[in-house]
Amino acid sequence: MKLGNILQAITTGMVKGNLDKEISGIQMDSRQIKEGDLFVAVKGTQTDGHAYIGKAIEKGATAVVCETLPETLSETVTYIQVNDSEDAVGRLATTFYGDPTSKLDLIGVTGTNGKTTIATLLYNMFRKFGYKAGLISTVCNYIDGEAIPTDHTTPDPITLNQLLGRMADEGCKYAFMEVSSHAVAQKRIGGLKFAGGIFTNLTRDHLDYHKTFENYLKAKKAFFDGLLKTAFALTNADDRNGLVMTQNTKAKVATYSLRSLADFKGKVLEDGFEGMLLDINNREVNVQFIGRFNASNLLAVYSAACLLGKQPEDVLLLLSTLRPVSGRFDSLRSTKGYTAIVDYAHTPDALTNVLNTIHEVLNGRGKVITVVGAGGNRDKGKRPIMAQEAVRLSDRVIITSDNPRFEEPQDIINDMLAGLKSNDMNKVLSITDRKEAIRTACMLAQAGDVILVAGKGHENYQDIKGVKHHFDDKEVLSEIFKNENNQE
Ligand SMILES: CC(=O)N[C@H]1[C@@H](OP(=O)(O)OP(=O)(O)OC[C@H]2O[C@@H](n3ccc(=O)[nH]c3=O)[C@H](O)[C@@H]2O)O[C@H](CO)[C@@H](O)[C@@H]1O[C@H](C)C(=O)N[C@@H](C)C(=O)N[C@H](CCC(=O)O)C(=O)O
Ligand SMILES: Nc1ncnc2c1ncn2[C@@H]1O[C@H](COP(=O)(O)OP(=O)(O)OP(=O)(O)O)[C@@H](O)[C@H]1O
Ligand SMILES: N[C@H](CCC[C@H](N)C(=O)O)C(=O)O
Ligand SMILES: [Mg+2]
Repeated sequence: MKLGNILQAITTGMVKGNLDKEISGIQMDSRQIKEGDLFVAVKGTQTDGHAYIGKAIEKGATAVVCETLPETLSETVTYIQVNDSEDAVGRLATTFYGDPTSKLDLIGVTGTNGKTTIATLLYNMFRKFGYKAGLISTVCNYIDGEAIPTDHTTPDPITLNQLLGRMADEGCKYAFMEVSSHAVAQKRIGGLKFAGGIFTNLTRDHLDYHKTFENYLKAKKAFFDGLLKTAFALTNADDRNGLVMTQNTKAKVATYSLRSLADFKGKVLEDGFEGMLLDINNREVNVQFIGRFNASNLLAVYSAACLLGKQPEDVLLLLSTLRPVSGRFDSLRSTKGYTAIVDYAHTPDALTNVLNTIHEVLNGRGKVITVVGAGGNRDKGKRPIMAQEAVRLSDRVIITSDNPRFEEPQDIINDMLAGLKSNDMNKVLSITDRKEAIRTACMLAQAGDVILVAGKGHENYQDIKGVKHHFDDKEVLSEIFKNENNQE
């Protein structure tokens, strides 16, 4: 595509050089540059992309978008000055990749918990309706049936637009994506036209990055503020910030609720370890999910599908066929007669919800043993609260490592233990090695008990000092269960 055409997406300041050249790709990382690419210099949290303009040109960049022009300019390179290159990069990328969101309906899901669940279930449902669809999520990205691994919830703007571009080219009619608060704050979604936005809930997380809850809320709200008039803004009326999210949006607001009057109203009529019976807008439906929070997620899925023009009775039929997402309340049964549940709960609120759900279903008929840790180089404030919630709602707690990243595992465990009182310690063990921690929980469990292994869900690695070692909670449990069988 010609440089001049790509630049139509943005307002430029000073331009030096030829705009009539062909651009072969866009990059915001100098290390990814190939001959003929456009390099966008973005100020980041660790370093400033402007420092790598020279490196990008050495590697073959023929055009540079930046906020401040370098002192010495190369004759063969075109320089374009902009006020905000972070904002420009998404707009440039979406133009370069053929404006995919004008060819498909993109639905974004934001909130602290439930994004992966809702986005994935919508993707599964719309494929069952017979459409080609795409998914951008924490667990994996999909272009219809093709899986593309990811290590972000919302990818960087270039990867994101490349994925959406491929979805549009391959005839996807819908794309469902998670919109993380980091993505909104870093304008990774700049230039995208959403057909709808969904809000799940807001509780504490990521305060390492956003610093205050207020900033975290503002980042989420900015997503709804930016929606077009033609879009829908679907919000959870049960969350205390549900209506705050949509108060300044131009989009058509719709609400869902399990507790009060709303456009989409749901109720849990029965629940058990096998599933729930729900009432949705006065129609009953059996679903294969456990827990009130999943009733809320399913109600969001139902509402979004209706807002996208599907008939309520068709939506309900498909809702009853959907299955839980990997690592979200994923249960395994030991032949010793206890149940282990692997869940991605890595925030205090998610942990509380999962444990409450287990109690609702157990109904006092067994003990609850929780294995939990907290991620390194992430929000430290949530650590003591997660330990408190685990202790409050479990009979035994084993505090262990999650992804230590660049922190010392024992320091993270100590931050968690700092939230506990001395008499809490009677039911607490701390075991740094996660495999040992899970093994110990299995040794303690008796028939009828439930072990919750929280925090890592679908993850199949443990990130230690920048190296991802293979680790899979479900695999560890299956191995232990196999050995239990062999011993019998
Ligand atoms: C803290 C954070 O969010 N960082 C993200 C951010 O990077 P950054 O601002 O730190 O970038 P930087 O290292 O300072 O570099 C600045 C610029 O210089 C460029 N550079 C740098 C070095 C070089 O040699 N050449 C070069 O050109 C970089 O490519 C970048 O454009 O922008 C990058 C590109 O979009 C992201 O990949 C990166 O994600 C990091 C890896 C990360 O771990 N992010 C996590 C916290 C995150 O985003 N999580 C959310 C989900 C959270 C949730 O809801 O659960 C997510 O959406 O995944
Ligand atoms: N609606 C909800 N309310 C509260 N907790 C929930 C809800 N839905 C899911 N959870 C809990 O949060 C965990 C993560 O769920 P999910 O992966 O769907 O959320 P997410 O928003 O995508 O998280 P992330 O920010 O890590 O991508 C689940 O394992 C479950 O414990
Ligand atoms: N997307 C979240 C996932 C956290 C998962 C947990 N296992 C951890 O490593 O803290 C994050 O990057 O904060
Ligand atoms: Mg997610």
